[in-house]
Amino acid sequence: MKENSFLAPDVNLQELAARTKNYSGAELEGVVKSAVSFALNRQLSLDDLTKKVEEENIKVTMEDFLNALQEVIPAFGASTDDLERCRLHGMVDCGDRHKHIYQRAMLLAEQVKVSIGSPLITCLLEGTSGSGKTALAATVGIDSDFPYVKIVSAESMIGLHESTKCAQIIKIFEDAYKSPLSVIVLDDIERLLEYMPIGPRFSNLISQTLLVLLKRLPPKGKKLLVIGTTSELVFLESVGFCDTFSVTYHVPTLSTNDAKKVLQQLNVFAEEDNDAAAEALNDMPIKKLYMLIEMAAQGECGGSAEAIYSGKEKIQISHFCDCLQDVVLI
Ligand SMILES: Nc1ncnc2c1ncn2[C@@H]1O[C@H](COP(=O)(O)OP(=O)(O)OP(=O)(O)O)[C@@H](O)[C@H]1O
Repeated sequence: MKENSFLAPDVNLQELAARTKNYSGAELEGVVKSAVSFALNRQLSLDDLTKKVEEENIKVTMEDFLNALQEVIPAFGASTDDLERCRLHGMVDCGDRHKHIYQRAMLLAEQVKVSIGSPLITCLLEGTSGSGKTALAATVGIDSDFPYVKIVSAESMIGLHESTKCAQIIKIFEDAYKSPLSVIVLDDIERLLEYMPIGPRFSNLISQTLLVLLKRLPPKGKKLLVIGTTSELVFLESVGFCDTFSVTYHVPTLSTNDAKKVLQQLNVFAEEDNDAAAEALNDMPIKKLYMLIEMAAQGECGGSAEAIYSGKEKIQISHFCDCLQDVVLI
C-alpha cells in the first residue's frame, strides 16, 4: 500500500504494531481490509453511486486503521468490553486503602512481566459483596496493558453442567499459555464453585480444576497473573484456596472519609451537605452507595435525575436520609 501511495502520511506503523498485540496473521489481514473499506466508503457518494471513484484520492488514514481495530477483535486478545462492563460507572477515587490495593496489584503485574523466577503470580481480592473487588481487578487487567486479559465469571456460564464449565475454564487458561503476558480474572470464585451455604455444597470438580490451574506453571517464556475475587473468604479457606494464592488483599467498604471523597467526585450534593451525607453512610460498600445515590437522585416525586446528574440541582439531604433508611433495611 505504501509503495502504491495508498497510505496517508499520518499512518504510524510502529503505533499500529504496538496496538495489534496477539493478532494472528489472518486477523491482521482483516484489519487491513477493514481499514481499506473505511477509506473506500469515504470516497463513495450516496447521492450518486455510479460516480467514478478517483483512485488517487483513496488514502488509508490512521483513523481508518483505528476504526478497523474496533471492528476486528483478536481471538486471543484482551476482552476489553467484558472488563469495561465491570466498571460501568468508570472508576472514582475510593480513598487510600483502595488505591493501595490497586498499586500493589499493578506492582504484581510489573513483577510478572519482568521477573524470570515468577512466571505465575496469583492474587486474591476478598471483601464484602459490592465493595468493588471486580471493578478493581478489571481495572488492573486493563491498565496492565497485557495482550491477553480475560475474565472468568459465573454469569457467562449460567445453566452449564460442571464439566462444561471446567472445559471453558481450562480453555481460557490454555489460551493464556499461548500469549507471552496474560491476566485472568476469576470473578466471584464461590459462584464459579457453585457454593451454597445450606448443606454446604459446592462443585468439587470445578474446585479441583481451579486448584490445579492455580498451581500449574505456564510454559517457558509465558507469564500469567491470576486475580481472584471472593466475598466468601471462610469458605475458600476451608477448601484450601487461600493457600494457593500468593497474596490476599482485603477490599474494604467505604469509611466516612472515603465516602466523602466519592460524594465530592459525584458532585450530587450541595457542598455543605457532603459531610452530613458521608457521616450517615457508615461503612457502606460502593455498590450500595451508587444504588442509594440513584434512588435519591429520582427526587421525592421522581423525574429529577437528569437535573441532578447535569449539576443543575442537588439531592436534598432529608430525602437522601429517607432513602438511606430503605437501603439499610434491604
Ligand atoms: N472505584 C469505583 N468507582 C466507581 N464505581 C465503582 C468502583 N468500584 C466499584 N464500582 C461499582 O460498584 C459496583 C460493584 O462493584 P463490584 O462488582 O466490583 O463489587 P464486588 O465487590 O465485586 O461485588 P460482588 O462481590 O457482589 O461481585 C459496580 O457497579 C462497579 O461499577
